[in-house]
Amino acid sequence: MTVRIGMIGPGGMGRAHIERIHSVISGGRVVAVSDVNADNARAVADQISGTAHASSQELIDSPDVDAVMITSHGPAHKPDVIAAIRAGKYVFCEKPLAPTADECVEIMQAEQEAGKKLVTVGFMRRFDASYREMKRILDDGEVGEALMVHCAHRNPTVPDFYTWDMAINDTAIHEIDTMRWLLGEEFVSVRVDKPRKTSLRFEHLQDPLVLILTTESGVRVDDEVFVNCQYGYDIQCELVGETGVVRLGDQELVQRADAHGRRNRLTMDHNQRFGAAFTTEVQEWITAVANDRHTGSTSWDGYAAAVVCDAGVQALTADGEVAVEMMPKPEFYA
Ligand SMILES: NC(=O)c1ccc[n+]([C@@H]2O[C@H](COP(=O)([O-])OP(=O)(O)OC[C@H]3O[C@@H](n4cnc5c(N)ncnc54)[C@H](O)[C@@H]3O)[C@@H](O)[C@H]2O)c1
Ligand SMILES: O[C@H]1[C@H](O)[C@@H](O)[C@H](O)[C@@H](O)[C@H]1O
Repeated sequence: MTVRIGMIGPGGMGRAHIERIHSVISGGRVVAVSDVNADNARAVADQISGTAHASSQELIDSPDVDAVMITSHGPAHKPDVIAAIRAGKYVFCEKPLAPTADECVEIMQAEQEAGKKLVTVGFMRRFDASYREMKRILDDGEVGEALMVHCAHRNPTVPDFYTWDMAINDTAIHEIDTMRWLLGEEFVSVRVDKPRKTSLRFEHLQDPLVLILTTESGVRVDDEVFVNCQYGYDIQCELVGETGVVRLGDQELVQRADAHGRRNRLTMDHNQRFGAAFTTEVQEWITAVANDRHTGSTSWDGYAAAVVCDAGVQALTADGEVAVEMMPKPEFYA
């Protein structure tokens, strides 16, 4: 069976997903698209010999669409995720599930009313081979109990629609989700430190910033978010345990040595750095949909990350620590 996918918002991320679905991934095909930018929808539909729908709802309701991928901007996600749930269709939604926890609660309510887990959130780092090896080392007790994690999330630059809160709910959300998964526990508080700002940022941004997060057991996670670092897409992670340290390796498989020194090429964007992780993530989703199964991060994971982001956004505009107030996990997501 080929899973016929309808994609809402085929911009940069969506087109990259189409490319991998139609080249390296098996079992699926993007057959329909919709976009608030109708010209974009038409252009992508022509490229894939598919259908351009006039609205998200029309695409979701189409009998030719088995499952839905949402790759529009975060603030647009919620109504389309809920419409896909109500249509009984599996839906893969790029992160963030929604920019605020309240919106994620509405999605969880709709999913529980449907009585079936249908939503997968695109937290692709969980599929990255290096992060998975870090998790195996931690889970096998090879560095003892985790005490601290030092993260850095650097982008060369960001687009002009990137708002001040996105440093937390669009960028740091990756570390927030990955650390919940790596450490297997929730965060209880967050603080934001605000260093000297780079002159190369948009005026409205605090860039860089450092999130200081604390988990239930007291593990301290710091996350440097620097989205106008100019030089590369640089993702760092070092976990300090009781008996050892484990850190993400270099991004490239080869290291060059010559008269200029010993060095690696740096990746410049998420598709280069996490290309293999995206492929595994989307392949697993398509295979699961074909077998009428849920896979990957749930709406609960989308909610849990959003609660921490809400507290982080609050901490960005305040001084001091903000508590993370998370609802009890519904049995449905156990
Ligand atoms: N996992 C990752 O590392 C990663 C990387 C990049 C982007 N993303 C996520 O993917 C999503 C899209 O990001 P992007 O960089 O591709 O943005 P983009 O601007 O390139 O594309 C977004 C597309 O959505 C369309 N759109 C906006 N609002 C819409 C609506 N209400 N209905 C239908 N279409 C709508 C836009 O016209 C555009 O074509 C975001 O949620 C972003 O956080 C994730
Ligand atoms: O939407 C993008 C994407 O999630 C990237 O992986 C991240 O590095 C960027 O900061 C973010 O804006």
